[in-house]
Amino acid sequence: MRDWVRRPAIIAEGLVKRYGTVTAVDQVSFEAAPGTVLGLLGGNGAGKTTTIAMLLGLLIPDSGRITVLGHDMATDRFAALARMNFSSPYVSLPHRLSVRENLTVYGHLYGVRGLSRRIARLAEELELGPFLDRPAGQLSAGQKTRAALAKALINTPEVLLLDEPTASLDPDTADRVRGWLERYRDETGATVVLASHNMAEVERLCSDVVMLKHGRVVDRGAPAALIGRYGRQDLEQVFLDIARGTGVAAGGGS
Ligand SMILES: Nc1ncnc2c1ncn2[C@@H]1O[C@H](COP(=O)(O)OP(=O)(O)OP(=O)(O)O)[C@@H](O)[C@H]1O
Repeated sequence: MRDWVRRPAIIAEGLVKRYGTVTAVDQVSFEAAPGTVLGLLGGNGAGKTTTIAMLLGLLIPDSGRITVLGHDMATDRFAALARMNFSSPYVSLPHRLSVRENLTVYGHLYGVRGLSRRIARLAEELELGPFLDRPAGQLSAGQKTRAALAKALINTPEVLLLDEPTASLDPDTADRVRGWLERYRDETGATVVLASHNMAEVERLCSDVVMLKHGRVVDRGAPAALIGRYGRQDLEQVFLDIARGTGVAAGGGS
C-alpha cells in the first residue's frame, strides 16, 4: 500500500481555542485513519463542538494545526471542504425551503452529479418521503435531524463530522440511522468523527475514542481497550469514571 493511502484522513495537532478567558480546547491532538469512526466524548462543555467547528474551518484555532485529506486547513481548506460535510444540532437548514429544496441547493453547492437520484436515495434510506416537500422549519426535531443527515451526506463526503447525530431520534430510528452510517462507512470508506453522549452508540460505531474534559484530552483508545483498562463492563461506566475522576485506569491517560 502506498504511503498516501495509509496517511491519516484527519490530523489534529496541538489545537487550542479560547473564548475570552475560557479555554474551550487546550492542546488537543488526535488522528483518524481512513475508513474509521473516531468518537469525541466528554461532558457538557468539554470542547467537542468547538473541536468539530475547527475541523470544519468554521472556527480558526488560536494555535495548532489541522490536516484533512492531506490539506492544511489553514491554507488549503477549500480543497478539503469539497470532500467533507457535517451535521450539527446547532446549524439548522434554511427554514422556509422544503427539505427537497434544501437538498437541491446544497447538492448544487457541492456540484453533485445525478442530484435527483441522490436525493431520492437519501430520502428512501433516511425515510424522508413523508416530509420531503414540507418546509424544514415545520418539522419535528427528529425529522429535522434526519433531514440534516441527508444534507450531510448529499456530496457522499469522504470525511463526515457528526455532532450528536441521533440525539433527538426515537430508539428505533436512531438504531436504523446507526446501521445506515455503518453501511455508508463500509461502502464508501469514509472517515467519520462522531461527537456523542450515547455510549452504546459510540461502542457500536467507533474504532477509537478521544475523551475530553475541560478542553483537554484525558484518555483515548479503542472502546474495548478503555473498558478493559478501567476494569468496567461498558463505556458508559468508563465515561462516568473519567467525568467524576473515580476511575483507576491501568497504563492509560495521555
Ligand atoms: N461562542 C462562545 N463564546 C464563549 N464561550 C463559548 C462559546 N462556545 C463555546 N463556549 C465555551 O467553550 C466550552 C466548550 O464548549 P463546546 O460547545 O465546545 O462543548 P461541548 O463538549 O460540545 O459541550 P456539549 O456536550 O454541552 O454540547 C464551554 O465552556 C462553552 O461554554
